[in-house]
Amino acid sequence: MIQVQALHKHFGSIHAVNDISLDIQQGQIFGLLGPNGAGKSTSISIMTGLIDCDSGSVSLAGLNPQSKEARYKIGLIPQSIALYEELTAIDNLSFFASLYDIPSKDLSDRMDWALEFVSLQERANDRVSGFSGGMKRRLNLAASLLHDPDYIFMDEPTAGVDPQSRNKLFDNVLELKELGKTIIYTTHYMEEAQKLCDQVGIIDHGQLLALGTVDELLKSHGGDTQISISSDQGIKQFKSGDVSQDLIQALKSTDRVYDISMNRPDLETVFLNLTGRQLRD
Ligand SMILES: Nc1ncnc2c1ncn2[C@@H]1O[C@H](COP(=O)(O)OP(=O)(O)OP(=O)(O)O)[C@@H](O)[C@H]1O
Repeated sequence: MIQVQALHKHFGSIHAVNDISLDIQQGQIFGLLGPNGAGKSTSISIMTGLIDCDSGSVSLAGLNPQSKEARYKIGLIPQSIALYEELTAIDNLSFFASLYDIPSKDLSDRMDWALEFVSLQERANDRVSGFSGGMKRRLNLAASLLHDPDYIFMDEPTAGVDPQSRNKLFDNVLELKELGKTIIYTTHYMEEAQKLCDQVGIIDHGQLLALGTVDELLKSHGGDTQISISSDQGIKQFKSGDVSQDLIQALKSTDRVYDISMNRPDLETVFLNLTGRQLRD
């Protein structure tokens, strides 16, 4: 379990993380959803022990994330690709493995497993400089898994990734969950949070605005489903709660219906209702 309590971090006058508290359960895919500059990467950097917080605390399975013991439990796929372009895929993995004292008898098996996991086994001996953005991201994922970490932090893993690699990454995230891993996934794409995450924290201006399952967030902050009827009487809108009589009346008084559409709330609506802004402003 990861416990984050009353975390604060400033960069000069910017309050990048403002009083964030979270409990992330073992084996969950936890999503941090928020626009650019919301404080996702800073939160992850503190949770993985890369930077200090000003105040607050993080406990990762009871460990300080900056301890050596915790470092072996953490796998991080950073927002910017971290690979040596002139090295082959396998040489990159070899370098990353050397940072984690992986026993030499296991090394080759671990690297084979990781390459196969991200479907890059056939590119093992190719230089990374020839890889697409999506392949590089997948290799970064493979590199972060070599030491078999329990907690995998993925910071905007689909940035600059083609649709095929994106789908492969989604499959990988779900497979990692099945292997019992805990995944912390940041994104500004509400579709990704909605599709993958067991729990979602919505973050903006360094603050955690809401936390829950997607269904809970839709229920508490999504509002009603809107039904629009476009007819020769113009466009009429109904909330899902008051459909019955009014809707039937509207349909009866109409000679010609051009279109009926339903607008269900999604996490974009939740964000809009919480902040008054679009997620992707
Ligand atoms: N090293 C730094 N020095 C100064 N300001 C920083 C630093 N790192 C982050 N910030 C600022 O802190 C705020 C939060 O940034 P952060 O990178 O955590 O956001 P984010 O949600 O990850 O967004 P993005 O996806 O754009 O990285 C932003 O205003 C950012 O400009």
